[in-house]
Amino acid sequence: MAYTVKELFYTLQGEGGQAGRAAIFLRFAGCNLWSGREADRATAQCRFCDTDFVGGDKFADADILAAAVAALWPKGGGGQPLVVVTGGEPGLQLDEALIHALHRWGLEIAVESNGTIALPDGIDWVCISPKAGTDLHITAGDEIKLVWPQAGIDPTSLERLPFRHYFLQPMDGPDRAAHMQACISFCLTHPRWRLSLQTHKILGIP
Ligand SMILES: C[S@@+](CC[C@H](N)C(=O)[O-])C[C@H]1O[C@@H](n2cnc3c(N)ncnc32)[C@H](O)[C@@H]1O
Ligand SMILES: Nc1nc2[nH]cc(C(=O)O)c2c(=O)[nH]1
Ligand code: SF4
Ligand SMILES: [Mg+2]
Repeated sequence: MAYTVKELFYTLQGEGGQAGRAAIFLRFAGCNLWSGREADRATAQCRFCDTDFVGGDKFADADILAAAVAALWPKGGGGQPLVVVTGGEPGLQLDEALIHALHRWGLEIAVESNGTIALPDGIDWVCISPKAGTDLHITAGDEIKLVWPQAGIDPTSLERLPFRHYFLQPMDGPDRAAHMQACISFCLTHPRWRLSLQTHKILGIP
């Protein structure tokens, strides 16, 4: 199948349990919770998105896309090559053919998803970031990364789900400073939760 990709880039994973690790980012176009148009933001199911996922380029099949991803890993640098598949919502396009093609290049595969759409088998690191008012279909994985505060979600209600790590990530936007303080207070009073900062924004890297 063909894939629509907003961007491919090599940087450090900025968020969550793998923050600081070099990774290739594969950002798919499109999301099921927002059109990506500012005119629709106020009525979207997810209204705080910090990402442009509209448009992009077509890749005709999984082998062509996987080769383009793998080409971004530095030659001879060592380490385990990692691709972070994100978007937009990667669950709309990521399929087993692409998982297999990326694995054939020796890539470890991490995914950032809103958890509302089934994901294919074979992903090495599943990060789910629940959105208020949506149905969570993926209820297990490696990390929950809840953007917070989010009206309508109580983090403790997610603790029953079998994830290896529980992160709160301050919601970026005009109230970022207050959101940061709320997350700090929450983590101090609920030590199962850890703070995830968007370190790439602090560092000024993609
Ligand atoms: C752009 S989303 C793409 C992946 C997927 N659609 C999702 O929502 O998980 C990547 C990550 O950024 C987080 N994110 C989006 N907007 C944010 C904001 N304003 N502040 C903090 N994190 C945000 C999402 O919750 C998700 O964990
Ligand atoms: N450096 C960096 N780390 C990230 N982790 C998750 C991101 C995303 O947009 O999904 C992201 C991103 O956009 N940049
Ligand atoms: S679900 Fe993810 S990509 Fe879609 S609008 Fe929300 S944060 Fe953005
Ligand atoms: Mg981002």
